[in-house]
Amino acid sequence: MSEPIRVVVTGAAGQIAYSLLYIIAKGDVFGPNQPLILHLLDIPVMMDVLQGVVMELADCALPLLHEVIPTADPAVAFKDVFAAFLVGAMPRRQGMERKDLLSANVKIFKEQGEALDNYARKDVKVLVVGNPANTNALVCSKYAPSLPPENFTAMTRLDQNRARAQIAEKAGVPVSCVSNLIIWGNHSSTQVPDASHAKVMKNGTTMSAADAIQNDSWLKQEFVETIQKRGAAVIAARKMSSAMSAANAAADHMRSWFMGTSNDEFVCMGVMSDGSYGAPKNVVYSFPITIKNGKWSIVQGLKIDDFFANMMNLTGQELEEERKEAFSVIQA
Ligand SMILES: NC(=O)c1ccc[n+]([C@@H]2O[C@H](COP(=O)([O-])OP(=O)(O)OC[C@H]3O[C@@H](n4cnc5c(N)ncnc54)[C@H](O)[C@@H]3O)[C@@H](O)[C@H]2O)c1
Ligand SMILES: O=C(O)C[C@H](O)C(=O)O
Repeated sequence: MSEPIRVVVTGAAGQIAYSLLYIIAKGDVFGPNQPLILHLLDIPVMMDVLQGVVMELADCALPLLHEVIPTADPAVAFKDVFAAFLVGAMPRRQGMERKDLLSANVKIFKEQGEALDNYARKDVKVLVVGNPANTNALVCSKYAPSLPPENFTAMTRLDQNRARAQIAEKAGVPVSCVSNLIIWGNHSSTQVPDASHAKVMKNGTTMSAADAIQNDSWLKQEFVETIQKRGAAVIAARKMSSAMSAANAAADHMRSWFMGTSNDEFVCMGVMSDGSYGAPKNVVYSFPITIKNGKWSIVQGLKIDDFFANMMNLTGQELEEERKEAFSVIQA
């Protein structure tokens, strides 16, 4: 068995972390042969609650979990970490857009970027979950100048999983028969859920989602809106934002990054844009991604029709606006 790796989860006393910590600690992200030391960061007022989480992790008696370090000190939390799940941030309430959280949350990601820069391993893999996730990831990267920008990613895997589930239901197949859904752009209501390149295995044959579903207007309207508004629908029903599915998606994202993607599979992640597909540069934009040996690449050469190209421009513009607002909040 290999040496333990250090993994930090921020917002460790919160609702996403409550599901995520168990998934990580039992080996479902870094594999069944990888021991772990979990660093749990939350704010000072949450330390008593965090002790309860520490007790529960101990009571799970998980063989891979070698040590748990609860702390409110970023210097301790980020020391020598191999992977960072940045979950800790305020969630939105009903009626808010995720970008309404910018002023409350963006400074957290500035401070944590600085802490990662000072204390983490230089190859640390950072996943930002806290909203607005894309712009928080951008800020975090900018405040960690000694770390390569490709170490910073934002979570759109929840949107991709949602899209996959909706396509599977409409096509009447199990979710395992659906792959390669794309989420372009921002994890916001301007995101672009695109099933044009999805593959569906139906009646023993692999076909496009369009052939499997045979309803183009559903694919361009109801499907798109359902995914764009799914987070808000969960909040309206639960009176709290998604947690179990968010934790599952965070685990999926980091597992794909650590283990790689299979041959013709791609996954979606918010990554530093290089301008592919006409996206603005210097924003964290969600693209289809393949991963090999821990390095991600944007899938190139996919054909985009005008309908999706227009939407992709709009979500890119929103990210540029968020970037401007984020840095003015930090500098204020
Ligand atoms: N990207 C996505 O797909 C996605 C999905 C679901 C939720 N989210 C976002 O994830 C975030 C967390 O959601 P939640 O439901 O777990 O919220 P929560 O309120 O249950 O937990 C957040 C935790 O973060 C802690 N925290 C606040 N500031 C911190 C700091 N500076 N350092 C460390 N911890 C800090 C809080 O004390 C709290 O324990 C929210 O911003 C939410 O909108 C994103
Ligand atoms: O919608 C939210 O605010 C939470 C999260 O981003 C989600 O998509 O469920």
